[in-house]
Amino acid sequence: MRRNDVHTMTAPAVRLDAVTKVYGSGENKVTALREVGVDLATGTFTAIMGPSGSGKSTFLHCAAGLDRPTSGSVRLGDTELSKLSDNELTVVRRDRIGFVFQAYNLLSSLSVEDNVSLPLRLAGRRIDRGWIAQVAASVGLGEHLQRRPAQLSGGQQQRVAIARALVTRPDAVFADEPTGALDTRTGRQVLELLRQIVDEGGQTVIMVTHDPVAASFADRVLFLADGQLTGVLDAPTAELVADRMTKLGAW
Ligand SMILES: Nc1ncnc2c1ncn2[C@@H]1O[C@H](COP(=O)(O)OP(=O)(O)OP(=O)(O)O)[C@@H](O)[C@H]1O
Repeated sequence: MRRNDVHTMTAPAVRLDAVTKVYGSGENKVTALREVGVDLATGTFTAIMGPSGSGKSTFLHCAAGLDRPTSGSVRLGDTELSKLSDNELTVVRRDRIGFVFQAYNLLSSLSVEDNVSLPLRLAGRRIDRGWIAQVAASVGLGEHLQRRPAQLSGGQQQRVAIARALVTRPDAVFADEPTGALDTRTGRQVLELLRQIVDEGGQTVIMVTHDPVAASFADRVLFLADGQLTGVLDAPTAELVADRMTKLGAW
């Protein structure tokens, strides 16, 4: 184990080992992540914070198999992602990882029910309407299964996106600024929902955010600066997170 790495004793949902990501080459070379090693424990909620350009999105993309590290390894459960072909990686992303984005990314022509079940359809898996209804109900949308996204508020649309992320019973859910487009109150409800899927559903959630209040919903905050993992804060409060961010020169 490397000295500055953050590893846990129980089997993690996701493990990054010495992950380095370099974009471009020559004069345009940017090292977005430098030897990042961390375990994301199963059944926990982790927030990723850091100044603009510190590597948060790159971290999320590498950890979620959306992008490949230049060196180092990423494991999802027992699966070493770097050993997979592009096709195998696509299947892992589709079947074992949930994604929630700032912009919801719902299909406007489909009902809530069909948006939520889409990952199962794409995987050619059987659609159990009872399970879809259960997942929709768990995010508070049980009454709205037949509505289309345009007939829902922003917060409700993000709930659909969370239900869609959960429908495959993924190993981990990755969220990129999930409250970035929402007002404070609605954003809080979405954060409470993410907290609930960890506490009651045993899910593993990893969220990039700029907001110390959002980060305070997590069990642990990882701080990135200049592509390096520079700190960890357990049981965060918004004040402690803001204080660390100030020390990182984030604002
Ligand atoms: N596709 C790319 N090609 C070249 N450089 C990139 C690419 N993506 C990111 N970078 C660079 O890598 C570094 C880290 O970017 P990243 O988007 O991961 O940071 P971030 O912390 O998510 O930033 P922000 O908070 O502004 O979204 C930055 O210097 C960025 O300019």
